[in-house]
Amino acid sequence: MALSLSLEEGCFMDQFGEEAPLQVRFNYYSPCSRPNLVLGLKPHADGSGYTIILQDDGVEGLQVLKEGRWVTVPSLPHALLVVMGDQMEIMTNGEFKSPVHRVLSNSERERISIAVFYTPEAGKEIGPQEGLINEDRPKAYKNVKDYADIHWGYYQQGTRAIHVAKV
Ligand SMILES: O=C(O)CCC(=O)C(=O)O
Ligand SMILES: [Fe+2]
Repeated sequence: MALSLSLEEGCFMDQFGEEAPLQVRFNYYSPCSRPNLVLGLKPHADGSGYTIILQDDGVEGLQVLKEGRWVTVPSLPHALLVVMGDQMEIMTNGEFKSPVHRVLSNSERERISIAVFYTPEAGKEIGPQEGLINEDRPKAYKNVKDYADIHWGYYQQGTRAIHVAKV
């Protein structure tokens, strides 16, 4: 990711820190008789650095909000999906976006997914990489620490936390 932005390899890893935790969530979505009324997972953006998702083979449901429209993410066998979280949006000064996503429910089939959240070390300050700040793209995000905790507070209320980090 760093190389794709012409940055020094490992610069994001340095921001995550050597003790950066990986947390796993197993999601189970039972079949739902009224899928048009009930979501599997409400719209949210992840508060992680980034998230790696293994989707159920053959049962779609994950959707990403793109230009105001919900787009279904195909479930490909053996594929891992990498979703940017708010903290990569901050570290890349907005070059990478943390997408709002949700999960639909399914009237016939259960669905399982495994999400691995990679988050900067507790207490470690992160911020936009120097190499991504210039006159054309001034610093758009403040340096923050323990952003994931701030994120959860807003998540409970069904809103995003990213505005807290915006300059
Ligand atoms: O079930 C999925 O495919 C996505 C899960 C998700 O977005 C999450 O756990 O934050
Ligand atoms: Fe998510």
